Amino acid sequence: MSKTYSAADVAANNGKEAGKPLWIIIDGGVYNVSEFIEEHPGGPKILKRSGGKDVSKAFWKYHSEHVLQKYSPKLKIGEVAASAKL
Ligand code: HEM
Repeated sequence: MSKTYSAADVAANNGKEAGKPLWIIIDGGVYNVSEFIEEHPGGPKILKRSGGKDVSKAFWKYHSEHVLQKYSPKLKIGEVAASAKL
């Protein structure tokens, strides 16, 4: 199910607070990578540093479209509200 989140919602889920997930934004999509951190081929550290942020630029530097296509069904939880984009 696709939902709309504010940028503030995403920022609050930066993975740094116990019990809260780690969300990131790529091209307006919100991804919950909490369960993916340890599986990430690029390593967990870089994802932990990405929590709560729009990481589109960094994502496209290291990955191609097929990565997003492959993982979206598993990780994408919704979209960020356009008006709340920072
Ligand atoms: C939905 C989120 C993400 C997914 C599904 C994902 C997935 C992957 C996959 C599958 C690879 C292996 C290389 C490939 O197949 O292209 C990879 C490598 C990598 N990822 Fe990610 N990634 C995500 C987010 C990020 C973010 C936000 C960053 C940086 C801020 C990042 C940095 C890297 C780096 C540095 C590599 C290694 C590239 C290399 O070895 O040349 N990833 N990632």
